[in-house]
Amino acid sequence: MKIAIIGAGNLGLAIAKGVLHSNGATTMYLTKRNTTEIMDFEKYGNVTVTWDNREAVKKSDILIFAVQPGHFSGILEDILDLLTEKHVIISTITGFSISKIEEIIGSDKYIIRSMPNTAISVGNSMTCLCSNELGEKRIDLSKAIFNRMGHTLEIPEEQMQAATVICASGIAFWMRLIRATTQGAIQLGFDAKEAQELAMHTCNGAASLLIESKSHPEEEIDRVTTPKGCTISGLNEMEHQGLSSSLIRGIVTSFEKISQIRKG
Ligand SMILES: NC(=O)C1=CN([C@@H]2O[C@H](COP(=O)(O)OP(=O)(O)OC[C@H]3O[C@@H](n4cnc5c(N)ncnc54)[C@H](O)[C@@H]3O)[C@@H](O)[C@H]2O)C=CC1
Ligand SMILES: O=C(O)[C@@H]1CCC=N1
Repeated sequence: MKIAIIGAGNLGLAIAKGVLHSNGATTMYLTKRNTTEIMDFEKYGNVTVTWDNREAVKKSDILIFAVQPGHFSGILEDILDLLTEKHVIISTITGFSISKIEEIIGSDKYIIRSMPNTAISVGNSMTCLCSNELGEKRIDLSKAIFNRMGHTLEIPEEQMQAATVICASGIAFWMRLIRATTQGAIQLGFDAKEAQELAMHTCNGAASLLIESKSHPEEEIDRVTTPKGCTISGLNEMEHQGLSSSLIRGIVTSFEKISQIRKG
């Protein structure tokens, strides 16, 4: 697999780490306008770091774009004449529709939209995928690439905006919940390091319970909330303070913000 990551910023580098972590590429190009900070990646023998997107495109088959939405059109226009039937174009760009990509490079290309998250760097991303009509022929290949770095779900393109909030922004939302739990644990007497250890492993355990037992969160909550006990007292107070409501409102606000980004 010859992979190019065009735009080696926060997400692009997370994908690069995931690819390295999973031995997922025979060669990998990482591009960025100023490459100084990421030259270290060349210590992995099969990685080339360059500012030259055209070179990366020529030498690769799988092109993963991870640039800011405002830069994407210009970059596609710049590499358009180099695209051949060997290329699979994978966009992670928020709010940038397949039809907009097709307007620039044509519908006769394999186009995939993917929405991973930064946990891809440790092989644990939730990645949603969809494709253009021709790209359906490469969706299994694309799923295989991302399955090596976590879990995938193919969805209709209309759901991509929602998937961006839940899966990609979701990392930040869960981090804040873990951080708040850590602050609570410190207040209760743990030192900061132990507090975070307790918070993150408990979070991991909660997610694992659902993933492995396939149960509903409320079923698991029922198993924890002893009648008249401390858990239900805390949980009810959190809900009086608007925990679920504030999460849902935050999610909807993020979703609406993407609509503004799409309008440019
Ligand atoms: N950060 C995240 O967790 C996620 C980001 N995304 C999407 O991924 C894209 C990138 O987001 P971030 O990584 O956060 O942004 P970023 O700003 O950290 O990375 C973008 C990178 O593109 C590089 N770049 C700019 N012009 C370029 C060019 N002409 N050629 C090559 N590289 C160029 C920049 O130097 C920068 O390193 C955005 O469209 C975002 O919506 C999607 C899911 C998650
Ligand atoms: O905040 C953003 O706009 C991007 C998309 C999802 C995660 N980061």
